[in-house]
This record gives sequence, C-alpha cells and structure tokens, in this order.
Amino acid sequence: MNTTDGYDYVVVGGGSAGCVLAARLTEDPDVTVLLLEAGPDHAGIDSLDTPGTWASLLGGAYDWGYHFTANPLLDGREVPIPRGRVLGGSSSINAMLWYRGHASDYDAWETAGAKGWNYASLLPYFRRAEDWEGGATAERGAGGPIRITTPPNPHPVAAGLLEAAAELDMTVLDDCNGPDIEGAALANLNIDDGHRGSTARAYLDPVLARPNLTVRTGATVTELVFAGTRCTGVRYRSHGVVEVRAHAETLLCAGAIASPHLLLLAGIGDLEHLGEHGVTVRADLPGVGRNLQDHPLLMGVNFRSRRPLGPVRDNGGGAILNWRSDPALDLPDLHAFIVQGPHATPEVTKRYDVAGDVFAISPGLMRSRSVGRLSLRSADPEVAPDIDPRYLSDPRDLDALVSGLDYIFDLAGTAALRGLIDTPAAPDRRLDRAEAEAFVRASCSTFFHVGGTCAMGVGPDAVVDPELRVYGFDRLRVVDASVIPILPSCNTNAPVIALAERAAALIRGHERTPS
Ligand SMILES: Cc1cc2nc3c(=O)[nH]c(=O)nc-3n(C[C@H](O)[C@H](O)[C@H](O)COP(=O)(O)OP(=O)(O)OC[C@H]3O[C@@H](n4cnc5c(N)ncnc54)[C@H](O)[C@@H]3O)c2cc1C
Repeated sequence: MNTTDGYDYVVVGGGSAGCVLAARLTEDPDVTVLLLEAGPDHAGIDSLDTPGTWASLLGGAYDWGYHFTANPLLDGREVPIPRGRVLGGSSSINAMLWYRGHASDYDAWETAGAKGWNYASLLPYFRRAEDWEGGATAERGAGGPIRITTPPNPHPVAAGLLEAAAELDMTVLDDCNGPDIEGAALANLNIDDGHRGSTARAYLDPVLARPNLTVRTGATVTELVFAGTRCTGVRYRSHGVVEVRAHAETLLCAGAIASPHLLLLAGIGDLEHLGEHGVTVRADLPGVGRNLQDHPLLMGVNFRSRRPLGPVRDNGGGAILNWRSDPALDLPDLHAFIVQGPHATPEVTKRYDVAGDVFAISPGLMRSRSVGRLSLRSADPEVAPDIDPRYLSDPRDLDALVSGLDYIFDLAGTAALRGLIDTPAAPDRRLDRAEAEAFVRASCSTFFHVGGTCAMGVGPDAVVDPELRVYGFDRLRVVDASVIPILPSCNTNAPVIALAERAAALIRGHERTPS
C-alpha cells in the first residue's frame, strides 16, 4: 500500500456537494484539499455537456447502476436508481431542473432537530450559488457559479402545459423559485448557453489551477481510517491501494447511497445489523441508512401528438406544475413536468404503444410519506448495499399518485392540450380507480431524489449533529444529500448545493450554529 502525504481536508466524492466544498474551502490559500472521485473527469465528454440528451446517460458509463430492492407493491419491480459516477456526480447526469421548493420545507429541518437549518439560514447560500438570468432580488442570486435560465423558446408542449393549467384556473407563476409555488411555471434550468451547469463545470473547473487543490479521478474510497474515535483519513483504490491522511477533517460527500455505505463498512451503524455481516462495531449509531426518502415519480402519462414533435429543446422538458392531491392540504404535494417524448417504464412500454411522436406529463409525489432504509448486503465494499425506499408502503402515497394521474387527464381535456393531443397513448384512456392503481404500480419510478440516510438532528436516529459532524467521532463530517432530515418538496440538486455552501461556511468558521 502507498501512503501519501496528507492534506488538511480530504473530500470523498466529487459530486454536487463535493465540488462545492472543494471550491469554497480552497478559497483560503493556506488550506489544502484533496478531492477524491471514483469516476472519470467530466471534461470533453459531449454527452454530459449536452442538455437535451441527459436521459440517454442513465444506465451508462457514468452511472453507478444501482437498483432499488424488488418492491412487491410495484409488481415486484427493481426500479433502477441512477447516481452519477463522474466529476460533478449526479449533477453531471441529472435533468438540470433548478427548483428550491417552499420555505417551510427547510423550516421543517429545524423543527426536526437540525438546529440552525431553516429557510432564512439557507437563503443566502441559495442566492450565493445562483447566477439567475433575472438578476438579483431578495429571493434570487446573481453572479454566483451556477447560471440559471428559463427556456428561451419553450417547446410547444411546454407552452401547452402552461396554457392548460391556466384554463383550469391554476396560477401561472412568473418564477417557480419565488415565495409562491402553487401553479404552473416555465422551468428554471442550470443550463448555461446550451451547456449543462454541473458543479464540476460551475464550481470546480474555474479553480482547478489553485495550488492548494488536488483532484484525483478514478479514485474509489474503500475505507475510512481511524485512530480511536478520530478519523485520520481514508484508503482509496487507484492503481493499487493508497492511504491518505486528513490533518483537519475527512468530509464524506459520496451521496446518499455511498456515504452511509462507507459508514456501515467502517462499523458505524446499527449494532445488530453490523453483527449480521461480521462487521466489527465501531459505534452503535442506528440511524445510519435509516430514514431513506425519495420522491416517487410516475413514468409518465403519455399522449400521441397531433403534429411531429421536432427536435428536443432545453432539457427535454421546459415546464412544471405544482398542485395539491387533496384540497385540505396546506401546500402542493404533486409536481409534474412535461417530457418532449415518450416516458414509460419497460412494463408500460410492453403493454401500450408509445413509439413515434408521443409526449408525456409525468407527475411525482413531493411529500411522500413512505420511508425506507439502506442496509448492507455484504461487508465487501464492492457489493452494492440493499436500497429500499419502500415506495407506496404508506397507502396515502398511492391515493395521492392516483389523484395525480387523474388530474393529468383533466389537463389533457383543456382546449390548449386538445389542440396538441391526438389521443392518449399510455394509459390509452382515463382509468377507473382499480385500473389507475394498477397503472401506478406499473409506472412508479424514481424522481432521483434519494436522501436522508445520515440525517442531521438530535434524536437517537440522528447520524450527524447540526454542524454535520458524525456523532461520536472527531474530524469526520457528512456533507451531501444523506444529511437532509426531511426531503424538501422539490428536486434536490439546488438544496444540496445550498447545504454544501453553508457547510463550507461552517467548516471555515464563517457561520455558527446558534447555541
Ligand atoms: C438521473 C438524475 C436526474 C436528476 N434530476 C435532477 C434535477 O433535474 N434537478 C435536481 O435538482 N436534482 C436532480 N437529481 C438529483 C440531484 O442531482 C442529486 O440529489 C444531487 O446531485 C445529489 O448530490 P450529492 O452531492 O449528494 O451526491 P452526488 O452528486 O451523487 O455525488 C456523489 C459523488 O461521490 C462519488 N462517489 C461515490 N462513492 C465514492 C467512493 N467510494 N469514492 C470516491 N467517490 C465516490 C460519486 O461518483 C459522485 O461523484 C437527479 C439525479 C439523477 C441521478
């Protein structure tokens, strides 16, 4: 084994959060940072850079290729759960929607025990990250690393969704990232002049020349190294095994699947579970891997277009919609986006014809109540963990998705969409309750928003404290989607980036958790 000299900070994983930390921490020229990324560099790879073809990346060379556990409530299907395996991580393969949800989503973190984490404390970091085309306002930022734009020339189906929503008396929002979120809006996209704005491109590329930053790609961390309760660094695989020391801290940014996996492999987790796999227990921290949350997404409600759809624009979507599955709810729980092409699981594709000029409206549940778990299958780091979001295990989630499916047919019945739709394609008509349930089970997939597996908080299931330090250990933090205690009602890239911005400020001592 090689042992290299140390760095002040070793960042494990160059994804959404890891690139932010590497860039912000090295603003201090006296601090050295090593960023370790298992995947390759993103530079020069056209398929990552081109916004319209992101869906073709799924299951490919830059995806870890995980699957959720077979779910009997989804007809036994093992839903794929893509995660980026390349510099930029999931932000290099994602759909580029920049949506921050509602202020109360973040206030709920503090209520859940994550002291100091609320909308007011995160807003400066959302603003700091943004370069919003509309310029700076009280809510939006300008001049930050991530360029945020709306579709300059929305695809006709995106424009049609906005008109359809207006016909149903929904608000058409000027800005989906303003204080009001209910209604339809043009999407905000992290697309900069036709290029994907991943964190690798926006945060890391501009600072690569800093002498205090070292980036190693093709470097898979297999082990955390400890001296007692102090994390002293990591071992990683890259043409042999290398051990590297972190003089100040090891920062786990490997994402909501790999970060808890590395903790479990290090013997940090539920005592009994670790014992079942012969892992020597370092700390009984039962919350590791628990509290796994994701937003279920129906892939999708498909319609045959009256006219050829033409080339894909923007990210292949362009408009979004938020509404309530039940008028008694305070806030929207359903969120849909338009797809400028077919959007269906293999099972749905087998049953219905979605070939040709077919577009989709895909509804997801942004306040899913089902909570799952990540656990070890083996003590071998090469064996992927068991990842189970337990979709639909709370029956209210099924009700909400059935309601969402039905509402898409209300939209399809508007004059605006009737002008675009020849006929429903999948399903091929509005369904009754039993049929709709069956369609939900066959079409339910992931919105790609896995989080919560190393939740911050104070209770017995909390894994990190509100400064993101792993309970019971020195010099070890988790900074990525894992620490989110309750998923916000939105896509998760912007929240993770704001979280990492705030974490960088905490680590640098520029921000304090209130006592
Ligand atoms: C297909 C897809 C579409 C999505 N669409 C959107 C969207 O449109 N809008 C949105 O807001 N969100 C979207 N998301 C979600 C969002 O991108 C993620 O929530 C966010 O990127 C998570 O950031 P992270 O830093 O927690 O993890 P990641 O960005 O996944 O970063 C983890 C990094 O760690 C690396 N890594 C893992 N294990 C190791 C190891 N052992 N050693 C070294 N490196 C390791 C990985 O390769 C990766 O680079 C999407 C996600 C996917 C996958």
